[in-house]
Amino acid sequence: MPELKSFTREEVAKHNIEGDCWIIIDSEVYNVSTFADMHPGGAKLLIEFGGQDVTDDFYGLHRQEVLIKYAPKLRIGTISGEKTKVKIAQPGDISAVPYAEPSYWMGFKSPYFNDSHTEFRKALRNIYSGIRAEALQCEEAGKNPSSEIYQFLGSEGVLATQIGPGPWLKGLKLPSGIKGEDFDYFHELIAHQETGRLGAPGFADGISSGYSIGLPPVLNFGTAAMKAKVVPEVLSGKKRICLAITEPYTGSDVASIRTTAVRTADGKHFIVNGVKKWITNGTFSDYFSVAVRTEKGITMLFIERDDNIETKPIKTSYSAAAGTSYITFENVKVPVENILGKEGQGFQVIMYNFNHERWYICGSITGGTRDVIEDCFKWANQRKVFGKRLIDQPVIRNKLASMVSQLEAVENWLENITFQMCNMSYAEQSVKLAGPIALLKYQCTRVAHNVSDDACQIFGGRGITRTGMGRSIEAFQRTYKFAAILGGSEEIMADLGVRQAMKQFPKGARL
Ligand code: HEM
Repeated sequence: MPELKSFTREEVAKHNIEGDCWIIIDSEVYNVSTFADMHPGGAKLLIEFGGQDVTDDFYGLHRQEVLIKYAPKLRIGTISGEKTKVKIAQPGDISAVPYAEPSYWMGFKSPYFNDSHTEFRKALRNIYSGIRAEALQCEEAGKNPSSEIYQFLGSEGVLATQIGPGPWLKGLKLPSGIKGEDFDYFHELIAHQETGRLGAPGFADGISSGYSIGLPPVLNFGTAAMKAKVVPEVLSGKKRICLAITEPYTGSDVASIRTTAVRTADGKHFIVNGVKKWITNGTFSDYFSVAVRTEKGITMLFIERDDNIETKPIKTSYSAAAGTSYITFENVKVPVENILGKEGQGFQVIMYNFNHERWYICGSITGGTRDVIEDCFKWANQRKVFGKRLIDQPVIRNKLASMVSQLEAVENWLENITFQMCNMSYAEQSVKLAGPIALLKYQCTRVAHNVSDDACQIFGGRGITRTGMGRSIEAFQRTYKFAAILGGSEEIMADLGVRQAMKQFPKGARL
């Protein structure tokens, strides 16, 4: 890194030609003489601005991460007697931008959160900051998260934070050092929100969406031997597991699956044949929790990868980093001890985790939505058009008002539901929460839809460009629909919510 010196503005102004070009950004001096030829925005532009203070122009065209990346190579000094005004975000920072955080982190009182949640959020955000560059690269290149990243997240305890509180957390190292027994659903909510804020949706699914739904059937219905082997392997990041239910013929209609499992003559194995589609993390999973049809009906099986299982990538609208796959099982031999729960009762196993899955989707999509809103506030504040900032235009303020009020409404409902989960037995949750969680998921993804649309209008062309200022907005638009379909489509969620409510309709009630 060049040694930092102190310069006057007059001195900097002299370096304004090709081959000797300095600029000032936020009272710091950058020597862009050799960088100019590599500048993606063009060399001429930089030279034209040589010797000048380009702070506003720079922030009107670049994300702060550009400066963070290039400063170590290009920054040569500071302007004497001046102090920087722009805050450079540090890993783990809680943002002070309006509505960039849930209200507790914006200074509101909360009956739900305490310091342990704040420490946990900061620690997790810090860990994610460290892998963001690689996450964005994987997202763009469609590369699966590496086993090094997986094992790093396992060793930091991040993987263990997305499958709910439970005895499996005891003794594990978790982010911020929180003890497994103190970990509650509010910590888990934070984990899903922070993963949703990574800004790399395909990669985020690559590191979370397989095991967080694939492991619970093993946790809750596997044999003791299976759990003792598989759970530590998966939570440490050494092995990967996914949930394989959906088929080309059937999406939300689980009862129609066609994959078969036929017992061998000696009764010791099943032979599995069939195909599964849209299986997140399937391309790189070692283990599969699979819904099959046996002579007794729908059954869940734990299956280890072998040569008779083929997993092909599906090109989705987000990134191949999620490992979304088309899976073919051809005469796969599976020991009967690998039944999860009871034969013929696979539907109960599938249903057991559905509320949790839908709730966690609400967490990750509200995290992503909030990230979009933060970018919109920052952009509206720094972008100047027609001689004023975007935020000075009433039409832009109106869009922000609409976005914020919709997100805050679902966030508050989400916190309320999370509180119920912390305080209800599993049986009580099943009766009381299935409907509200379904309606909440429906509303969270409707809000994401509206926010995505408004954000794109605020960012204009940048909102449909994969790199640069609007990259998160562009990525969100391509990917929020995943949340609106996975775990039960919006239509099914809305319908389920009302049907569940009608189960409790008092017989004597009349208008
Ligand atoms: C330290 C100084 C600078 C560095 C390291 C830098 C770096 C970059 C990088 C990496 C990009 C492409 C990334 C992206 O898409 O956001 C870019 C784009 C661009 N830069 Fe710079 N830049 C600097 C200064 C400037 C200045 C002073 C101007 C002119 C006022 C400028 C104008 C542009 C333009 C017009 C683009 C294209 C933006 C777009 O596609 O919307 N840059 N710059």
